This record gives sequence, C-alpha cells and structure tokens, in this order.
Amino acid sequence: MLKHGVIPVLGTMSGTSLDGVDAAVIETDGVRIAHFGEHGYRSYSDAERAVLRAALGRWPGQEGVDEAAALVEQAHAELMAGFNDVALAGFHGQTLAHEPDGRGTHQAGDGAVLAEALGLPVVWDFRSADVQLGGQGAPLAPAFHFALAKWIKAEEPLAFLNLGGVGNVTWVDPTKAAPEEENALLAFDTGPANAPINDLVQARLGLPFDESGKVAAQGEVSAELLDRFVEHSWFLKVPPKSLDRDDFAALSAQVADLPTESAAATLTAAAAVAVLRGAEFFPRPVSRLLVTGGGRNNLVLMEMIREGMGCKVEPVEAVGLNGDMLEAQAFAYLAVRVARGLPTSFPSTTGVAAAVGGGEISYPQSGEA
Ligand SMILES: Nc1ncnc2c1ncn2[C@@H]1O[C@H](COP(=O)(O)OP(=O)(O)OP(=O)(O)O)[C@@H](O)[C@H]1O
Ligand SMILES: CC(=O)N[C@H]1[C@@H]2OC[C@@H](O2)[C@@H](O)[C@@H]1O[C@H](C)C(=O)O
Repeated sequence: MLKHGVIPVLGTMSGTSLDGVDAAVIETDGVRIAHFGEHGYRSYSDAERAVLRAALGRWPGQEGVDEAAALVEQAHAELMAGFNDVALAGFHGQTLAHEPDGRGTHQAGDGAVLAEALGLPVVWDFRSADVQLGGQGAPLAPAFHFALAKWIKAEEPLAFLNLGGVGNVTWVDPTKAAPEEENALLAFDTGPANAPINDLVQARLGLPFDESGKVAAQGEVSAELLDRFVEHSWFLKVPPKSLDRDDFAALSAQVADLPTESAAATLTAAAAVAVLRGAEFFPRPVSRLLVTGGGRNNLVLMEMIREGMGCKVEPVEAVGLNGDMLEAQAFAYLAVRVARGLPTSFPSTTGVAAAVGGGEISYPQSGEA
C-alpha cells in the first residue's frame, strides 16, 4: 500500500506534438502541491517519430499500433529509470486516436509493462473511464491547474492555457475550496495550436517547428481563410469539448496555395483566434492568462493572443512554474489522486456525468511499493 500524506511521484507525458517524452517529479498528497522536484526529457528520433506518426488515428489491434506501443514503453522506461526515490509513477502514454463521441480514446503504451520494468506502481489509462461515463476524456490537467492556482496563492479568477499540438484552457476560481466545487473550474480544448504549424514548416522547410514564430512573422494572415476557419461549428459548441490532433486537417489543406510565410502566419492566427473564441466562454473575466506548453515560445502567437485578451498574458514562468514540464507534473499529481480514490475529472472539465477518478494502477509482480 502507498503511504498516506505527501509522497514523491514521477509523472510523464508524450504529447500530440510527437517531439518526445517529458518526465517530472512532484511531492503531493493529491490535493496540495508540496514541492516540485527533478525533471527530464527524452526526444524521439526521426525514425521513432515516423513510427508514431504512421500509427496516428489507429486503434488497438490495427497495423502499426503494437510497434508504436512498444516504442512508447521503451522510450518511457529509458527516461523513467533515471529517477530514484519515487513512490509512484503516472504514465499518460501517447494519444494515437481520440473520438470521445465515437470509438473512444486510445493512448499507446501499457502501464503494466512499465511497472514491471521500473519496479514501481504505475497509474495509467487516465482517460478511458471518463469517456465511458460520457465525458470527453480530456483535458485532464484542470485538477492540477486548480492546485497550481492555490500554490501561487491566486485570489481572482485566472486561466491556464496549454499551447501544445492542440490547445487547451482551464478557467479557475481560486476562491473555491476544491476542484469538485460548483463553478470552481471550466476547461476545454481551444482548437489546433502547434500541430498544423509544425506540419507546415516540416513539409515546406524541413524544420520541426517555427522557432519563436520567425516564419509566421514574415507572412501575412489571410483574412479570408481566417474568417472561414472561425465559421467552423467547433466554435459554437459549448464547452467542455475536446479535439483529436488532426481534427482541423482541412485548415492545413486550405493554406496549401499560400506562400510558406503567409501559410504559417495564417495557421498561427488560427491558433490565436481559437483561444480568443474559447475565452468568450469563461464564466467571468480573468485577471491573467498563464501560458504553458511549447507554444508559449512562439512570440507571434503570444502577441496575437495578448492583443485580443485584454488581460495579462504571460508564460507560466512568470509565477515560478516550468512550462515545459507542467503536463508531466499534472500526470504525477493525477496519479496520486487516482491512488487515493480522488476524482480526476468533473462535469465542468470533461462533461462527464459526475466526478470520476480515471486510471488503472499496475503493480510490479515482484512486490508492492
Ligand atoms: N522556441 C519555440 N518557438 C516556437 N514554437 C516552439 C518553440 N519550442 C517549442 N515550440 C512548439 O511547441 C511544441 C511542443 O509543445 P509541447 O511539448 O507543449 O506539446 P505537446 O505536449 O507535445 O502537445 P499537447 O499538449 O498537445 O499534448 C513544438 O512541437 C513546437 O511546435
Ligand atoms: C486526448 C489527448 O491526449 N488530449 C490532449 C491533447 O493535448 C492538449 C489537448 O489535446 C488536451 O486535451 C490533452 O492533453 C492535456 C495534457 C490534458 O489532458 O489536460
């Protein structure tokens, strides 16, 4: 059995950008954050990324999925083996397909394999239970965002924005006592963020991403395509709502005839407008928008969001957090919540019928921690 009270836990995330695996330790009792610990990163090689990319949109049993899962497990085992003195691990896996209103949600990688390899109890498959109970299965970081709002001693409503492959935002009222309290949280995916920009500059320039937004900065936004983008029914959908990585593939097709710089500018503007449209759903205005995820380094994207928001828009580093590790930390936090029987998602964060603690715990066969 796990000890009560605050424990050191290792969380991992392999996000939709397919860049690599983040791992981070936090100390928590599943409610309060006591300490942020060590962290690490393992990038995927080009060959590994190609295997993952080929498996996108696929479900267990389909071609290429076993190979992708074995690769995800191996990459995580290598990175996680470097961390000592942790009592528990949270393993998100790699989302290959996400259709919460259809076939479900699919994260590649088996937590039981990692539990055995690492000799640690591992919490995994965080999203399935939520989807089975009618939720979107995403975003799940909001419970952690609530704890972070307490940790930074926020006193007014604020929002956390994650600019990963896909964007997601959490509105938090930090005056509430717990995340399950009514009107404490509202969370949802905003729309495409870095994934379409990455795909564009990879295909046209052989670059993994548009560093600092330099390519977009040299282009012109197509107002016509942007207008067409915001007419998408996604923006009328009342949150909670979630997306798969390539749900906006049509947008990428539409910029195909633009010069690269203007295509990048248009995709960047689309990511920003998606955030601004999302913010219209906030129950009350926010005092600040704290931005995490790799997109916070895209200066053009950040400026476009800042212009439209009418509040402070800052990287989470402004409050002493690490925007490269926040999601890995989130899955460490969520792992402890699962182990303690606390809920990880709520009607206002995933649309699930009632608060639910998703996630399965696998123990190493050789004994319990
Ligand atoms: N210096 C930079 N300039 C511009 N963009 C950057 C920079 N650094 C990272 N990014 C973008 O951020 C992406 C990585 O972000 P992150 O690791 O937050 O995504 P993820 O966790 O894979 O995605 P998700 O949150 O959707 O699961 C890169 O693929 C790139 O598009
Ligand atoms: C299905 C899935 O993996 N969704 C991811 C993805 O990446 C960003 C956005 O889409 C968010 O919904 C989620 O990840 C974050 C970590 C979350 O669950 O909070």
